[in-house]
Amino acid sequence: MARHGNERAVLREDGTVEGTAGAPAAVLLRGARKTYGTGHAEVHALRDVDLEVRRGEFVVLLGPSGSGKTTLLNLIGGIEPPTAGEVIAGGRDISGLGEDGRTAYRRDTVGFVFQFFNLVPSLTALENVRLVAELTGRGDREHAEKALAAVGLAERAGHFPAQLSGGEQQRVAIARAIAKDPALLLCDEPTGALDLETGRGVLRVLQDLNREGRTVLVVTHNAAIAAIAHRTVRMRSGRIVEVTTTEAPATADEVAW
Ligand SMILES: Nc1ncnc2c1ncn2[C@@H]1O[C@H](COP(=O)(O)OP(=O)(O)OP(=O)(O)O)[C@@H](O)[C@H]1O
Repeated sequence: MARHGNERAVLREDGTVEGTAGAPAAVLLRGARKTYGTGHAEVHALRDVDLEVRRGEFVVLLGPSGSGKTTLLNLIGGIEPPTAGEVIAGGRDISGLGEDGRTAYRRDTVGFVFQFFNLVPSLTALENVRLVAELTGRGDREHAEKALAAVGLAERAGHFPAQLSGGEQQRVAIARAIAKDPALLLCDEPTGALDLETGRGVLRVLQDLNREGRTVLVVTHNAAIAAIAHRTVRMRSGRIVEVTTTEAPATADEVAW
């Protein structure tokens, strides 16, 4: 990936970013650094990371445990600020935002999917999806129903999480993430708790959402998942060590682990 020294990223009028490749960027990191603790307890979770993700791209972040994948996703998702460097996402520079600014950015721009679905057990699938729409003020009942339909669960709207399989619960979590129509879908080990067949079902949904134009980033230990990505970013010790492009990504059904 080309480094551009101190050159600043250019924000376009339509809110997209002129990235290093000249195409609109959904995410742009320049010299992004995250250090936890101080002195002897200092941990360099990310060391001067440069990364550009184009709009509509499907990117998989791979790397061993502790290599900085989740930290990178957290910076892009506005969960944490960088210690240094620039993070531009959703058409704005989010590096300098405070807690309130990051909360607003997350609410307006990002859908998160985690390994353990985090559904509210006492709410039905539809209520779980609607909850986020209500809390964020983005999306309504109709959006929630559409989102459940998009993940193939329209028929299960009235079921509680305990009445759904792991794969179905994760699809509800994806519906919840997309109900507010986020520009970015960030997934941390979305198939980590699932077996191959249900995991494939989740990947199929993510791939479909990406084909509709959503930008998707998936963090995983599972190298097999890289087959469905446009690009694979490999991390080690807080650095990006390799970026590979897949000319003809596989379909989710072709993935095996
Ligand atoms: N809040 C924190 N305080 C201190 N150190 C942290 C914190 N969060 C992460 N780290 C450290 O930063 C490094 C990167 O962690 P990170 O969770 O990003 O790695 P990862 O590649 O996602 O790992 P895994 O695959 O195990 O989830 C690790 O050494 C971790 O211990």
